[in-house]
Amino acid sequence: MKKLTLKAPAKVNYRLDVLRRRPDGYHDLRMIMQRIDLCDVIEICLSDKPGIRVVCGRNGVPDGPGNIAWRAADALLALSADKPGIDIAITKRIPVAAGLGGGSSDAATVLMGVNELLGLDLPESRLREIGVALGADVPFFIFGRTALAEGIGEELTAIDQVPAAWIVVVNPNVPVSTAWVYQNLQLTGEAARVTIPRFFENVADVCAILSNDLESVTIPRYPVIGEIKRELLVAGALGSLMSGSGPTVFALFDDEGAAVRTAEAMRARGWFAEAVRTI
Ligand SMILES: C[C@@](CO)(OP(=O)(O)O)[C@H](O)COP(=O)(O)OP(=O)(O)OC[C@H]1O[C@@H](n2ccc(N)nc2=O)[C@H](O)[C@@H]1O
Ligand SMILES: Nc1ncnc2c1ncn2[C@@H]1O[C@H](COP(=O)(O)OP(=O)(O)O)[C@@H](O)[C@H]1O
Repeated sequence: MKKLTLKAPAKVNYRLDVLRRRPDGYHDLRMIMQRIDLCDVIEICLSDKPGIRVVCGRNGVPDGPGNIAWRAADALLALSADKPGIDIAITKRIPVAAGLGGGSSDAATVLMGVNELLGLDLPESRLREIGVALGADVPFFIFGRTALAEGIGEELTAIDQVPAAWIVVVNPNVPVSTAWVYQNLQLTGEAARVTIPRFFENVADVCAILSNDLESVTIPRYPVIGEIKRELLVAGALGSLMSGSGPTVFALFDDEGAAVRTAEAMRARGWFAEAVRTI
């Protein structure tokens, strides 16, 4: 039967401004989102045995219908005249509940892969609509370019001029729930008053806009995040910031050697750390 093996990359938020709370409980945002080469691997197979099966085998990530990848496959199967079985195996490399968008990326990858395997031929715009019902960050991973993301994250504009960089991600492995972070955010209204550039010539230009409103909730609860940010700057990073709702911190380097050495030093402290390229 037909089979695909796909990579599902993580993201970091170079910028995350929370503009306002919406009546539906979500928040209007303005984000700059960048994919990085830290990827889960997703195998999707069609099968004669009806039903959807998702196997991940990673602590903290459900197998079966609780997995966002299962829900993505189910949403597309509902639109298909043929109803083959779908087997999905996920090898997790992206830390979980980390602010790196791993679940959203898995779901986006399954939407794109199942669309192809079932020959549905749904356009990107339709996949993004289906994606946002699964999670606010899913459309970004279908979009597949560095983006300005507005609305709840689903209104996407490509950012074409952005430098390649080395990114060190460090995850202190403390549990952070995205919903909890948004619930505890005190809105200042400040974000709506500033404008941010959309062209970035070099890594220094990116570092000049690094800012994340959600740090004000997550860092006081987990001071280790602030400690990691400081350590990365001492190690020679050009900038460092918490990604998404946290707790992962990322730092930008324009030099491979410095990035790789810094990731090694961070692992020696007992944290998950990788040096990767932007995509
Ligand atoms: C913070 C960000 C930044 O990229 O990423 P992560 O830290 O999750 O990676 C996103 O806004 C997270 O997106 P995602 O994780 O897809 O969100 P969802 O599953 O749709 O929502 C989880 C919960 O976050 C809150 N939420 C999410 C997005 C948004 N614009 N406003 C919100 O208030 C809602 O309470 C929702 O119940
Ligand atoms: N395929 C998946 N990968 C990761 N987490 C998943 C997946 N499916 C469901 N989840 C659940 O979603 C929650 C958020 O996970 P994740 O997407 O890694 O967080 P974040 O958006 O902070 O990067 C976790 O608590 C996890 O149990």
